[in-house]
Amino acid sequence: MRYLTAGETHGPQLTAIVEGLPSNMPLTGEPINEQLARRQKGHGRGKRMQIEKDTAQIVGGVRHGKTTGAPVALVVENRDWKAWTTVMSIEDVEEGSEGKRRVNRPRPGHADLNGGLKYNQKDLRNILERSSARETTVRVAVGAIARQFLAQFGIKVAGQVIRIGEIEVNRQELPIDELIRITEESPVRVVDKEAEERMIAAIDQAKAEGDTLGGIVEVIVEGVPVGLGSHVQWDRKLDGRIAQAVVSIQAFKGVEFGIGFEASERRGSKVHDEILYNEETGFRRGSNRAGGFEGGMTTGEPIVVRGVMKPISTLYKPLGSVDIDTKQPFSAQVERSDTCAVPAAGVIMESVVAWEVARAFMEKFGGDSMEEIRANYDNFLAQVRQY
Ligand SMILES: Cc1cc2nc3c(=O)[nH]c(=O)nc-3n(C[C@H](O)[C@H](O)[C@H](O)COP(=O)(O)O)c2cc1C
Ligand SMILES: C=C(O[C@@H]1CC(C(=O)O)=C[C@@H](OP(=O)(O)O)[C@H]1O)C(=O)O
Repeated sequence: MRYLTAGETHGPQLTAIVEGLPSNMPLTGEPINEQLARRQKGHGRGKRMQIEKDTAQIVGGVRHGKTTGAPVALVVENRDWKAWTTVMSIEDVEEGSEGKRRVNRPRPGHADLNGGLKYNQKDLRNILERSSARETTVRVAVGAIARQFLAQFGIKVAGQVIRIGEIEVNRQELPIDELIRITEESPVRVVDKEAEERMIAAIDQAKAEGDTLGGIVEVIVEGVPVGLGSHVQWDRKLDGRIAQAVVSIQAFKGVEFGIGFEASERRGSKVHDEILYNEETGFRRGSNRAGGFEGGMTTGEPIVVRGVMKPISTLYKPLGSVDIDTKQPFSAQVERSDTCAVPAAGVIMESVVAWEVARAFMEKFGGDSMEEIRANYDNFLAQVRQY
């Protein structure tokens, strides 16, 4: 399975084409729109999220609520496009022209300067239009399809914010449905109410000071069978693929599985998960410090993966930068922006992880219809039980 996205943040729409989905999979717009709505929430976002009301239109690959096996095409419109029609339609702009028409002042931390140099663009809008995290609307829509696929096999994906700026949550072990319910009610997607209050205050304070905040998000996938991914080739290791998908999210700079970086401080005896067996459950682990992976393959324990998001780079009190026309330093060009998008990024991370797990699932049990996949899956589970 694969997908591509296209579209600009201030253009008419974002588009995704998803190739390789099996036929006879139930697929409707409603669960996709639920995920899109989740992505729009979260304390700390800017004015843009009040303008948009993201909904996906399925424009190919589905009939009567089920996939046909043809590519699924999705479209999400940008409501804000109306306000940008003129700006986006300007083709030739003179070097040195100021204002909204042209962006000539690159923001440290964004893609502006690298992209301008690489693609030889003197209007940095031609870079920021595509580097913008607006693109993640359709990635979340694609992830929602992956979730619908995984749900057919009892696999659930959830996420929570672990840190915003200096504030970390007090961790609690919760059943996945409980985790989903509580985090949905929280404006910063945490379970810990005390941390929630302090996070909201920290975001408000950063905003008042013209600054921004990043954080850490954790995603959990429950119900995965043993043996997704493979040890035999570097690009088949599923933990590696998930890491790539997570770091591909705008502003994500790090990833860890299970106890992650903490493993460097511990002895092996306090890192590895003991192997247990009983007739009823088969092979199990005594703990899940590995976060669900050994040798690039799932162990059958939940996948636990965390991603680090840096603070938003557009600052109302900007850092030093250089005008690409005059080559002179400048001190201010303020674009509308978010202060903190970690809660929204959590939904994006859930989506890209769901996609990678669904893709690996299809590689292992793949067939052209859901019936064929189900038979392959059941067959493998029987084989594992008899092992
Ligand atoms: C949900 C979300 C919202 C974002 N909002 C903004 C924003 O309002 N302003 C901004 O400068 N960057 C924002 N970013 C981050 C930039 O898109 C990102 O830093 C930029 O594309 C450069 O890529 P890099 O940080 O991965 O190197 C956002 C990222 C995410 C995931
Ligand atoms: C539009 C979204 O996020 C945008 C991501 C973004 C960036 O630079 O990444 C910059 C902002 O865009 P604008 O300049 O239009 O306000 C965010 O609002 C979205 O998440 O749907």
